[in-house]
Amino acid sequence: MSVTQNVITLKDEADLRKVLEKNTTVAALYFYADWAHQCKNIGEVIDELGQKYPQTPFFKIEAENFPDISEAFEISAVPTVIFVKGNKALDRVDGVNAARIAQLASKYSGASAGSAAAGDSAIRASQATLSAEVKQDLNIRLKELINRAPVMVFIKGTPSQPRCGFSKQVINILNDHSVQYGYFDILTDEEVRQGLKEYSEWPTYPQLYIKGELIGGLDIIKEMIEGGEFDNSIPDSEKLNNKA
Ligand SMILES: N[C@@H](CCC(=O)N[C@@H](CS)C(=O)NCC(=O)O)C(=O)O
Repeated sequence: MSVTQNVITLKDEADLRKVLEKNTTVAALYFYADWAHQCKNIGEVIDELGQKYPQTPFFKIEAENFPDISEAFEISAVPTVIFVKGNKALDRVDGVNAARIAQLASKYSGASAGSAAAGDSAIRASQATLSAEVKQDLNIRLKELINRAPVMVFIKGTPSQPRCGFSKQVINILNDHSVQYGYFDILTDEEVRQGLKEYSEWPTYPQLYIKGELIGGLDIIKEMIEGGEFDNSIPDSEKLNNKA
């Protein structure tokens, strides 16, 4: 794919400053890292958008090489794309979301809604490849999280400050039954929150896992307690009573 002149890999901060000083142009700042493979596809999307919207300057900024700029734009992860006018951030896309980046590029280029809707095959293809890769990465991460402790609970909030009544009840049950457990607060990570629902085919939280296997949510746990199966399902190593 040929790269147009308006797609600039930043080498010198001054080049960016010149554009930021102009208060009339909307520019897209794409923060990336060479080691983050999910950035590769977004990089291609940026090249494509650069061709499509030649009047918009697109800056590719290697975040770690430009710590001051990255800090000024509060970059905490890559890829991140920020649309700026002057020094003002108008919109940002944190993470891998080619469709949203394309939508905003269209919006700020002044293109009609129709052309945004038409989209580009390359952007769609890139989004598809990206989705597959990202999904694979997410699944690896979810598997690791599920196996982080022999008894692992995914809740809203923390055990000391649950932020949902269902999560609170599960924590109370685990404590009452003297179970040692690990937890993950799904409110801190939307990707995990949505991804785990699909991965485990379980639509709600809390979710309890024992040795990497989904047990279920609060209702299931309550049923297991009524049926006398709950305590038996907890590995001996995780029963605090056994650890005197
Ligand atoms: N009956 C469910 C109750 C759990 C539930 O309904 N959770 C909701 C509200 S906290 C939930 O996680 N919704 C999906 C979400 O918030 O992402 C259970 O047995 O666990």
